[in-house]
Amino acid sequence: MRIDIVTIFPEYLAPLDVSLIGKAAAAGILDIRVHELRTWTHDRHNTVDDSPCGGGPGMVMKPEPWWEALTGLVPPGTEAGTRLIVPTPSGRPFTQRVAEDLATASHLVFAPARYEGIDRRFVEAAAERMPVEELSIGDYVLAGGEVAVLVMVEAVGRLLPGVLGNAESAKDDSFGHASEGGMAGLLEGPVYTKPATWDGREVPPVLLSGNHAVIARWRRDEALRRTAAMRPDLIEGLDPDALDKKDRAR
Ligand SMILES: CC(C)N1CCN(Cc2ccc(Cn3ccc4ccc(-c5n[nH]c(N)c5C#N)cc43)cc2)CC1
Repeated sequence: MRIDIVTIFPEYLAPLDVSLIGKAAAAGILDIRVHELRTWTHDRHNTVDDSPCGGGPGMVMKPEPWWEALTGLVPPGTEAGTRLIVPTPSGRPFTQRVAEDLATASHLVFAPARYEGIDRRFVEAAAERMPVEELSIGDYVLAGGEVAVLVMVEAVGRLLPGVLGNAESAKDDSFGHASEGGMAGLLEGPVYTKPATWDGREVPPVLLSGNHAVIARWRRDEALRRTAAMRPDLIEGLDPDALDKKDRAR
């Protein structure tokens, strides 16, 4: 998957060079390219913003540099397989299901804005050339879209074949599709490691029993318990078929 990110703060995307996503890029699974928006300005001050039409606080990002950037990165006639992602507080919620959908694309272009956002005409013009997703990562206000791009690239990238090792498969992700017997659709329960006793607190003996069936049942019970406590909305949304007979008996 090729990922292009256009921003006035390229350094904000440095975390994509490390860890999981950095390794995927080094392995060639991801081709991540970060671009400075001002590359596509032509005035002495490399202007990317102007005052809002109709008045109001702040500044609005001009459509021209964004349009030139998009056209330069996705020349007319080469849009097949490309989707434009615009992070915005007024966007559709970015969820695991959206991440799974975006993971099917061959090319994602991210347009993280600053100020009050981008002139609406950019999104309208882009939507005539390729699918445009206006997405929000949550109900809180950020100062720009770069943090959202970091979130989305990690959530999408980890779903691509070869990015997660077999041991860390995404198949049982929380928020993923609930599947019979799997943990998908539920929150993770508690996790433990050595020592068996720490601070006078013991690891639940079942986890030291070696009985994998009993351990799996215990983990599912704990996941259900935590989900019911922290996110009852997810329980309501579970596909009834994803709950096995013992779950229903709880
Ligand atoms: C009346 C007047 C004082 N109000 C002023 C605040 N306006 C809303 C407003 C608020 C902040 C920003 C800053 N910003 C610029 C680009 C950008 C991209 C994403 C996000 C963003 N925030 N939260 C998320 N979950 C996001 C995502 N994804 C924020 C961004 C832009 C716009 C509403 C009008």
